[in-house]
Amino acid sequence: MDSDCNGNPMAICLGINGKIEPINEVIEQHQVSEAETSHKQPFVIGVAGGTASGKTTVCDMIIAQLRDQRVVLINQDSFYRILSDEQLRQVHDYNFDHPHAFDTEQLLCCMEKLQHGQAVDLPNYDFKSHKNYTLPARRVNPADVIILEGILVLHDPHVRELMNMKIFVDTDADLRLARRIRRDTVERGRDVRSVLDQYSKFVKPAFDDFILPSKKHADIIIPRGGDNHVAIDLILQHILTKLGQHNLCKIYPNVYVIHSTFQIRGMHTLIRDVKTTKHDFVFYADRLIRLVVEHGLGHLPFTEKQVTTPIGCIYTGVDFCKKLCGVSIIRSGESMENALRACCKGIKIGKLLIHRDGDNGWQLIYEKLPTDISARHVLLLDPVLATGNSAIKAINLLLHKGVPESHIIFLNLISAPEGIHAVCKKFPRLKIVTSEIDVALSKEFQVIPGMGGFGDRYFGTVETNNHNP
Ligand SMILES: Nc1nc2c(ncn2[C@@H]2O[C@H](COP(=O)(O)OP(=O)(O)OP(=O)(O)O)[C@@H](O)[C@H]2O)c(=O)[nH]1
Ligand SMILES: O=P(O)(O)OC[C@H]1O[C@H](OP(=O)(O)OP(=O)(O)O)[C@H](O)[C@@H]1O
Repeated sequence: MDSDCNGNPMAICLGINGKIEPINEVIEQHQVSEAETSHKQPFVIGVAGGTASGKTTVCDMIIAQLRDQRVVLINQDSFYRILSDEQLRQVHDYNFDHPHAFDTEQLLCCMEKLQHGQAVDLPNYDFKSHKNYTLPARRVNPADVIILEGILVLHDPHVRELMNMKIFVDTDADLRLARRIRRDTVERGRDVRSVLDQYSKFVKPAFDDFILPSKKHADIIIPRGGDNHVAIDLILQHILTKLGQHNLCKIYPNVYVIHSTFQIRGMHTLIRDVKTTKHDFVFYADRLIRLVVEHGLGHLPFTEKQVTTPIGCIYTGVDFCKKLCGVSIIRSGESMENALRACCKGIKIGKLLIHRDGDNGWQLIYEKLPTDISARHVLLLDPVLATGNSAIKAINLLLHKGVPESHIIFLNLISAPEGIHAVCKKFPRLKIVTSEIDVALSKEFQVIPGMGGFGDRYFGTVETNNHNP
């Protein structure tokens, strides 16, 4: 029987994958997203490259500069398979560079545990004895950043799927061989001849067959490894941005949460407070909507434009995207129309009425859209994304009308993780701009903590303010 990463027997160990699920299985999405969002997901970086390319140096530099974050380094070497006595006797004929030399299932299992907030004990591989059980195991605790380093970490698709950032360290082959000879003779107790034999028999062929082809999966290729300070600085900036983001923005790069400030938190505090009067609710909801609309407009394409200033100087700027329109989902979405009109003078705004039809899903009751909508970028307006069912219905209609998915920007005030999963899995190319992502959906599909029935509070259709939708 297989064993898990702590040596305990186990039946099966699978990696996480981004399988697309049917959109109407609301309850199942619910479970998936709760698991994915209740625990803070670590940012996983894969660092691959040929032998002695400088992977360790790159990792050390990243770790040194992420000192305020909890970072762990996992070496693929820890997952070398245990050699049988026969293999040990014939160790010069053993191919340590082939993907089969690694126990990838065990690696996946350890990664999955770390991603779920559990500590793991990793074998410490001894390059001199070719064994991974002579040295004491290394306890690795869950962290904000996991760096997975090794010659073949970009080879296996299941391992790649775990990664938020894939790096390939690309160093000249001559330099790598020179380093390898020095390292293996000095640190790993080998003679030059055996190093060269191993290199020509296994290391180079495996590089050509498995490592180099995995380079195409990298997001970033670093020439010259650790000497490339500019590349490492850029990588660090990206990691720090991602660490500051909501988990779902790491999973779905097309989800944007407007930058939170105390002003924005203050406005949210007011619109979420059951005691807030209708007048104040409208005032602060309008302020937030305006911010979301401005942010959303920032995702439209632009063209460069030069103008002459009153003192005769040239200013090089940009021209706004011309072909756009709004589409509001009646009725709450209509609350966002004024903000859009205030930002885009004379913009056309279409409308959709979508209604829950018993347990059978959502039904389109009414639509009025610009006739040339397929040629426009569409700002879809609805302040609340709960299950995502009404948004999906609306987006499907827009696609049916010929609007390209990448031309749709869905603007809302609050999103439930369940709605984000549902919309993003089905439409990975549209953008969602929101001001806050809430914790979850209740069994009754209310956003938690939410702000109650937005439409009722905004349009004043309930007597009291302690109503839930
Ligand atoms: N001879 C021998 N080679 C081994 C053994 N175990 C691993 N290797 C070699 O170790 C190499 C993997 O280590 P590298 O990627 O070179 O090491 P690294 O320190 O992470 O490399 P950089 O940080 O990029 O310099 C593979 O090319 C294997 O050929 C062993 O037991 N015997
Ligand atoms: O993501 P979903 O689960 O589809 O839920 C979101 C929908 O619910 C709210 O509308 P509501 O039904 O309260 O109607 P209203 O806008 O008329 O108040 C909201 O404005 C969305 O349209």
